[in-house]
Amino acid sequence: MRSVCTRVTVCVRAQGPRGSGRALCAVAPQRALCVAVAPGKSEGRKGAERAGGRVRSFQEIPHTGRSGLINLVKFWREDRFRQIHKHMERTFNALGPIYRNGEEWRADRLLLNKEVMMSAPVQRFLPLLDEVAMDFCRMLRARVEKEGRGEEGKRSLTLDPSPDLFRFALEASCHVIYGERIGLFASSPSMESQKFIWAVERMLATTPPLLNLPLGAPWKRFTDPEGIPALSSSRARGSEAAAGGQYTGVLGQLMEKGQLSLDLIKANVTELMAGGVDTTAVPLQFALFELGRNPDVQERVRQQVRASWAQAGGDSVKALQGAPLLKGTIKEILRLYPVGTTVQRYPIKDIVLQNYHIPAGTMVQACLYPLGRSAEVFKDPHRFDPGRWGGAREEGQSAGGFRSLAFGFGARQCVGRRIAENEMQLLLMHILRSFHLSVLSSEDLKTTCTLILQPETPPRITFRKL
Ligand code: HEM
Repeated sequence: MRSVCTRVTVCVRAQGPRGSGRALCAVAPQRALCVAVAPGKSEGRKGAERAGGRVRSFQEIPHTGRSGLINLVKFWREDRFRQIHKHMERTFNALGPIYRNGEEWRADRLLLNKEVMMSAPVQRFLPLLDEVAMDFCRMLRARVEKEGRGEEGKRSLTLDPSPDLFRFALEASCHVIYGERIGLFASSPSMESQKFIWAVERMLATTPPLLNLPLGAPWKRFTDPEGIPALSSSRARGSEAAAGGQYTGVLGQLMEKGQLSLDLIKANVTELMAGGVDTTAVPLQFALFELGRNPDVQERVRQQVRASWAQAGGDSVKALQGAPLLKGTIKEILRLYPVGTTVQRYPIKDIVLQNYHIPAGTMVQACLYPLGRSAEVFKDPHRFDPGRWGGAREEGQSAGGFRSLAFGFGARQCVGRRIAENEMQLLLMHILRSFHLSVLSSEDLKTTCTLILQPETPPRITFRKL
C-alpha cells in the first residue's frame, strides 16, 4: 500500500437516514480517523516517519490535542461545520478506505445496479434525461430573449441559475425514476405534480436536522405509500407501458421485474429521490461558474461539443461519447468542489495506514476537498482543466483510479452515479451549444458545508445567446 500521512482531529460520523451510508454529517463517533490521500512524497511530514521500522500504534497518531467531544462542542459553538472542508484541508493528510457489507444488502444492491448502473439501462434512460435538458435550454432561451439585453437573437441575461437548476435536477430525477414528467418547466404544474414537489422539498429540508435524531415522523411520511405519490399510478402505467415495450423508469422496471419486495422498492426509490436533486444541481452551479470564468476552457469544450454534435447528426447520446471534455468538466468540478466532502469506511480488520496501526472498527474518512486540491496529487491543483482527465496521465502522477473519489468507490459507490454524470453532461452540452457563459467576477467562490458543499452565495451567470 502507498505510504500516507495520518492526522486525527474532530470527526463527524456520516450516516444518512435509515443507515444509508451517504456522506452526511451527524454525531461524533466513538473512534474515528480522517484521512486524505497523499502519495509517497508526503513521507517525512510530521507523524509520517517510520519509528525504527515498527508500525506505530493508533495512540501515536498526531492529533489536535483535544478530546473528540471537546472538539465537537467547539465546532458546534463556532458553527465551524459549515467550513469543515476548509478545516480538513488545513488539518488532514492521509488515506485508507476498506469496507464491508452484509450479503443481503449486496444482493439487493446488485439488483438495483441492473436498473441504474449497467450500460443497457443507462442507454434506455439517457433520452429521458436529454428531453429534460433540452427543455431547460428551451426555457432559458425564451427567458433570455424576453428579459435579456442586446440585439434580437444575440441577447444576454445575467441571473442566478440555482432555482432553475434545482428544478432541472428534480424534473430529470423524476423522469428517470418514475418514467414521468412532473411539469416543472410548465407555466403551471398540475396539482398532483405540485404536491409531489412540496413533498420532495419538505424531504430535503427536513433531512439535515433529522440526521441527529432517530427516524421521525417527517421521514416516515416518505416511506408511507402516500409519501410516494407516483407509486400507485406508476404501477398501473408501468404495466401498460411495459406491455408496449416502452421504458417505464427505474420504479416501473423494479416493479415489473418483482425481484425486490415493495418495501425495498419504496426505500430505494425514496433514497434515489433524496440523493438525486441537490447533489447534481449544486455541481452544475459550480460548473457554469468555472466555465464562465475560464473562457478559453469553455471555448475548447464547446468546439469539441460542436464537432461531436455535427458528427452524431444531432443525436445527443452519440454526441456525448464524442465529447470527453464534458466528462472531464464534471470530474474537474467534483475534484474542486466535492459535493459530499468525505467517503467513509470501517475497516473490518486491523490495517496499517502511513505506518500507523488502525484498529478494526475505526471509522476512516477519505477527505475529498483537500485531496482534490493537493499539489502532491494534482499538478497545478487550482487550475480548472477538464483535459487533465484525458487518456494521458499527468507527468509524475500515479495511477488515476483513486484520485477521483467524488462518487465513492467499490460495491457501495454512489448508485446514482450514471444518472448524475449523464444528467450533468447532457445539460452542459446543450447549454454550451446555445449560450456563451461569463461571470461578473472571477474571484474564487466562498463555499459552505451544509450537508453538502455549496457556494455561500449562488454565483450569477451571464448567458449570451449564440
Ligand atoms: C454529482 C452527483 C453525486 C455525487 C458526487 C454523489 C456522491 C455520493 C457518494 C460519495 C456516495 C457514497 C459512496 C461510497 O460510500 O462509496 C453516494 C451514495 C449514494 N448516492 Fe450519490 N452522488 C451524486 C448523485 C446522486 C444521484 C443523482 C442519486 C440518485 C439518483 C444518488 C443516490 C445515492 C444513493 C442512493 C447512495 C447510497 C448508495 C448505497 O449506499 O448503496 N446520488 N453518493
